[in-house]
Amino acid sequence: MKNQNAQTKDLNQQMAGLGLNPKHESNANQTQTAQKSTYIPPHLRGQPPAAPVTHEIAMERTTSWGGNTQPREFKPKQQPDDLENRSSQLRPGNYQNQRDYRGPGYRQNDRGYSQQGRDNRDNRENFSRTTTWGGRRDDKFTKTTRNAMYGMWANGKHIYGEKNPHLEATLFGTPEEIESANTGINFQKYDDIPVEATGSDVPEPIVSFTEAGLDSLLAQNITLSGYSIPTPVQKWSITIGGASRDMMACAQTGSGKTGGFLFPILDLAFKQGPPKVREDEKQSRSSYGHGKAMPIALILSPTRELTSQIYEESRKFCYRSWVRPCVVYGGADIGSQISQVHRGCDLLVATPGRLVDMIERGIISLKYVNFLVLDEADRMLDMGFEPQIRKIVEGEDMPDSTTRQTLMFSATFPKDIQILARDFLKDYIFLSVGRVGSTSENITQKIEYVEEEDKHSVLLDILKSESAEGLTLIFVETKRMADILASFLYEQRFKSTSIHGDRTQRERERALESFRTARTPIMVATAVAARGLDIPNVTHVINYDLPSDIDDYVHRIGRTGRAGNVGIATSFFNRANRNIVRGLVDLLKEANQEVPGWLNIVVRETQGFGTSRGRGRGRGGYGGGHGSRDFRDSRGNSGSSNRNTSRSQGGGGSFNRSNNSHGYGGAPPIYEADNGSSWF
Ligand SMILES: Nc1ncnc2c1ncn2[C@@H]1O[C@H](COP(=O)(O)OP(=O)(O)OP(=O)(O)O)[C@@H](O)[C@H]1O
Repeated sequence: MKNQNAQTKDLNQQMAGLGLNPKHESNANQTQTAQKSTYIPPHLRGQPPAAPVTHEIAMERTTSWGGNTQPREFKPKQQPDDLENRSSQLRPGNYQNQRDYRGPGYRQNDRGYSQQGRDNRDNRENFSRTTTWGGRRDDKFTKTTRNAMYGMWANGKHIYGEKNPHLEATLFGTPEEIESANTGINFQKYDDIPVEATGSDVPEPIVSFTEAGLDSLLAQNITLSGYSIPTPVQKWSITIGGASRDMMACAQTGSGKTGGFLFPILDLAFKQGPPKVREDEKQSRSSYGHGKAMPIALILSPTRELTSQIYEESRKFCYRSWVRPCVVYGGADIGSQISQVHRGCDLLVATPGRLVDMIERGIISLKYVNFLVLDEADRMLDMGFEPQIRKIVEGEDMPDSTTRQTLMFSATFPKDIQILARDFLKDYIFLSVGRVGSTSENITQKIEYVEEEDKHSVLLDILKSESAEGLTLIFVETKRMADILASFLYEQRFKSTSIHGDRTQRERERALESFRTARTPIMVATAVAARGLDIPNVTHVINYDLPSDIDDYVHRIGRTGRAGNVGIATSFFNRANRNIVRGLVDLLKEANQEVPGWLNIVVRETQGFGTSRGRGRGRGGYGGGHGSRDFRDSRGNSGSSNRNTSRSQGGGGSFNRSNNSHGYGGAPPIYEADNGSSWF
């Protein structure tokens, strides 16, 4: 997020080259050609281009996933000597197939590292001027060897890649951009957040990054990202994860959970290197081709956009290391994803569907997965994803839970999901930062009573009163409604876009990008944008339609007020939403928000209707307050020892809350309900 502007600029330049911006679109001919041939999926943007088809790469392509795209005559004639020399323990990053062919000019530098990559550089540059991968070329990158940029693990040591200022600026942004992105973040506020870790032998949290004893390259990359203080979830997860313990971590939206799982995994990976058995297997098979990719870490997340975002974050922290991050998700060209996987895949970020596809095609093996992360774990284990997760985790070749380390993260962990999650964990620590499923006090929550037929006009009132600064994200329940509302706003001359599951992946990416860059400062979205997306400067979330599950509400409003910043969430409430009213009022109270008087009346009148958390998820043992959130405690499980840390209930927050400041909505009209008793 910190290098948002740099990324945006970079992306805009690429987009301009692709004919995706309006200026370019004015030239119809160019646009047509460019759009047809040069689409670059987001996870490949800002990356160095794939190595041009040198002899070595041609070799890879004739022996991999059955998609033989290169004529055999490109295959280099191998010297018998070369095959023998493959047993070399030198491992330049993951670019192993270049190394395997040692043609004329091969020599080693004083670290025992092949110089051939450097020798081939000139050839590559020449080649890249005539050839592209998907039509893209970046001269700055072609001037840097890929091998030099990436680190490697050699002779039991982590050898860092060379610094690359251009890549650094792309990944992290300029120092000014990083500083401005951090302005306004008040991490001291986090000290008041109640934290609780339950389970056996819970390690102490760290206090600072420096004290954590992190691998020095990881520490450097964290500094480059502009992170100076760990967030509470990071303070705990670094030691819990670092002690190789399984963890179920529940922390408020926007509180740094991505770093919470990346830091301990990368710290261990950077210090320990790749598993020797995997390296031996890679070497032994390299004589007949590179076969399946064998990541050591797998991060699963529910949406394409979130998956892409986690991958971008992992690129920062893996910079110059031996760990090659990689991403696969649906809707994007599978061919280029397969090529990326074959270029190196140590840490894989994936959506479940595309991963299953890749496994079935024989592209990826999970047999060396030491670290498994389920981000948005409650979503991943609910009815929609559970079968795929079980297939990936239990039905393939992944090590079982006693052998691997499993980390689960979310802002919400309903009891039924916690129970299900036990199947994937061993002796885990339950970490809760803030109240389970609670919302951040940085978000001012307003609930307005608005009948269906009034929603359009109330929305217009709000948008007209909005300041020019900041982005507004509007949630609706259906894809159709997203289109209708976006068209309506467009007709009303509001620059808006929409994102939902019926749009193509390319349309989704374009919508997200034009929202991020404020070309369209309003975006209408379905639940597809509800979880995990980290878009800076979203100052207002509007629930045009409230969700039927209170946990979804928590994630949606969490798109604002992130990383210590403040934001506003306005929700339109009417009788269609009465099933979540109790959960909603609980949440408002927990986050020290004002509860409109009329909402309390609705709660009383809906006693016995639905459940407090909505959609059949009772709070069960949670209702008793902070101490009963790990479901094992609510069962009275004596096997776990509790550690309560800061238990402050937090102050009132510094943000000035005023209800109904827009002058719309307000208390519901009193009218007879169906049962004749009152308005609900
Ligand atoms: N230690 C830190 N210092 C400064 N900024 C941080 C730190 N950790 C994370 N951030 C920033 O905070 C923002 C939110 O982080 P992240 O997306 O990981 O939150 P999250 O808890 O996963 O949110 P969600 O529940 O919505 O998925 C990001 O922009 C990230 O760069």
